[in-house]
Amino acid sequence: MGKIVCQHVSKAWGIGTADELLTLDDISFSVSSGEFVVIIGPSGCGKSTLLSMIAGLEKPTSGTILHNGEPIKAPQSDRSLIFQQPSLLPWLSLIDNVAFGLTLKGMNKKERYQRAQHFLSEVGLRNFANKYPHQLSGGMQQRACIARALCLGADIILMDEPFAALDVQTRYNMQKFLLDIWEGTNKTVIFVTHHIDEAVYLADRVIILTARPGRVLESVKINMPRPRDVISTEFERHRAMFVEHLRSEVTKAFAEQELAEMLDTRIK
Ligand SMILES: Nc1ncnc2c1ncn2[C@@H]1O[C@H](COP(=O)(O)OP(=O)(O)OP(=O)(O)O)[C@@H](O)[C@H]1O
Repeated sequence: MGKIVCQHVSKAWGIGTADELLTLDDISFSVSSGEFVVIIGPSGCGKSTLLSMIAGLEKPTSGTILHNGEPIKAPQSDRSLIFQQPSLLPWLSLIDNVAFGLTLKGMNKKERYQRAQHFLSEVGLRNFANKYPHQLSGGMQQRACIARALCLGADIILMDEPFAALDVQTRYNMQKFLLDIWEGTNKTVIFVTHHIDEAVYLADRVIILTARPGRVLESVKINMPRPRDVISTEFERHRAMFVEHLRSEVTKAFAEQELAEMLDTRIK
């Protein structure tokens, strides 16, 4: 059984209004325990919407998403969503940010701090526990978000373009760092990106969505050993295949948009 299973999932916004918009259409796929899946697709095809539904923040219009065989109905601490902008509370120190959710789990202060300190050490921030978010770089803040997810006991980490706001060097470091954490903890990761190289570098499998409404165009396993050689023929072959798929989807999306605008102008 898959860790996460999407069964014929569709999502429309504004149902019954003039702005009704079908964003995702009949999405089915399964993610195994410990798998690293990357989702790519043209802008607006519903990647973030899909992650929000897996997180339990939004509900599908039709279809079902299962976590360990149970339908997802609401957010849970064992599924953690990490965004492009680090979502730390600015008025709390790092250790308090990381320990924050543990209060709700009824853990006493000593246990909370011990656990938070352990995960801050895991992500290389042991000496920054008493700093505030604004005193850290973007990459360090994202590492703290990962520490918080691990500390809360997430076994599925959902990442929505988490490194998009970082400079290139930090992005590469964070990719390596994330793979180390993933290999060391055997978490299941579902990761959205616009960067093809990032997808090829990180993924066990890449799911490509079509232009809106997003459907599964391809699901491609990447069997290259890690760390991946970004100048190898195999890396280039995957990169070229994904670029080709995305190009044709983006071209379709533009053609549809132009047609819609043309019809709109004629109607007016
Ligand atoms: N809460 C919402 N209410 C109404 N429409 C929404 C909502 N959230 C997203 N949408 C619409 O759904 C579509 C898909 O958005 P989404 O952010 O999921 O796409 P995406 O593939 O992640 O895009 P990008 O790659 O540009 O981040 C967009 O047209 C967006 O405007």
